Amino acid sequence: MDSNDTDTLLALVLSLLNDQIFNTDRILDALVQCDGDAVAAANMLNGKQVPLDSEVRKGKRKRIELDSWLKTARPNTVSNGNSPLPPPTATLRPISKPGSSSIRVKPTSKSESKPVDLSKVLKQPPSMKKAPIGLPPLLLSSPSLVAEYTPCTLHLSVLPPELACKLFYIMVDASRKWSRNKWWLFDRVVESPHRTSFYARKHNGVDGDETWQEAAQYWYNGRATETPETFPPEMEDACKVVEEIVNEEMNKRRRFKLEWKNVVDGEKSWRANVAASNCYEGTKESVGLHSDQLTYLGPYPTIASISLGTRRLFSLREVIPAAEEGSRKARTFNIPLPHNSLTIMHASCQEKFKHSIPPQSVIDMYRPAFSRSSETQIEPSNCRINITFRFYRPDFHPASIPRCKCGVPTILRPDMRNRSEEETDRYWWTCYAGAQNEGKGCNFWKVMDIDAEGRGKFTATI
Ligand SMILES: O=C(O)CCC(=O)C(=O)O
Ligand SMILES: [Fe+2]
Repeated sequence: MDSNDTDTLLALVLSLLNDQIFNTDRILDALVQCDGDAVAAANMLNGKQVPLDSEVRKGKRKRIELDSWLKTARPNTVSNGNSPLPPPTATLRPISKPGSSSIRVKPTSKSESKPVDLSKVLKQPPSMKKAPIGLPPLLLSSPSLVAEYTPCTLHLSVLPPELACKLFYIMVDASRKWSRNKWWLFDRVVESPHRTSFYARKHNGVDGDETWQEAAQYWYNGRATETPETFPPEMEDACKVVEEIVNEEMNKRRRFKLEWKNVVDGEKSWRANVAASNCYEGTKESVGLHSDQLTYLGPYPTIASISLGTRRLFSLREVIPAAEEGSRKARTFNIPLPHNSLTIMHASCQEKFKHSIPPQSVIDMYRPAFSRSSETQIEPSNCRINITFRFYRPDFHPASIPRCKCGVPTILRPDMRNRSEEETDRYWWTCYAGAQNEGKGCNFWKVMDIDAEGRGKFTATI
């Protein structure tokens, strides 16, 4: 989970805006384009660095510097689509000094002797792209729609019904002791609008208590914690079912270069070794738009998320690469997650999409199919429990995580906006000390070099 809670970020951007009024979608767009950086998003909206699409929408198309265009214009120039200048619309060549509005250029064709007015030629250059049209949110109400539009799959009624119900009760009871994540954002402490907890799966023969302790600490945004609890037996049972489904799905999918390779008897084999659990009570509890930190997961993780209790919407929104911003807009996909469903965020989801559980104006009460015991009545609940099963990679072991100048483990993030075709090219390690240290961190920033750091190419079995 990410500390950049969207509601907080929205409030922060609003506080930094000049007098203009923007709707929430526009601010979210700016935040997504600035990868969650509130100051950069506010600057962008305040006009310090306005992207082409919003300029066009506001009718403030960037003025073309005639002078510079004329200097660079060459006969038969072909546009690559990235140039801020329009390509010549005909084989034009300037014959007089630019600078006045009545510049004339002479066509190269000898048959046409009458000069044409350059401003007319420039009026609608064909390469000047129209603003991409924003599409309304799409409700993906079936597993096939989810698979078609997103890098996720949805699986319904996955656990034996009694196990799903029992696990719901156990986690709701446990959640009374869970905490709300707290962290520093600039100069203030913010708190996530839901409760969360971190579990380690014991006896996997790989890691000791201290390892899990550090990993758990960073689930809580760097706050020191006790060694996390181990999976309760019902969570262990659920995990086994989830692993089977995940492996079946993974065997149908392509692999990514930087993905962790775990092959058992020639088959891809995914295992969970930790789980994070969240409880959302009522309509308002939520988690803002984020992508999961990759610090211990490494690139291209597969994350399997069980939903229990009240149905909530899971929202996904792509981060459009900078190079494609002029041609397409991000769309929000909303997936209703009923009780006892499994959502798998497959490899590339954290690199391409952000996800959230938005607040809702209404929710249905969940009516458990079984009572807690023979003496108790069935009681409807307004809680949703989520358990995300994750695999913390041995080649991203806590001891191997770079420390920043504050001496604190850094966090790993993908360069979402500059990814190319299928694979994200770059990940970076950044200081995260500020989340707990009154907002004060260092400016440590380092591109991950997977080979130099001795990671990857890892084939292991657990
Ligand atoms: O509750 C959910 O389904 C999502 C939780 C989540 O995004 C997270 O824990 O990182
Ligand atoms: Fe998440």
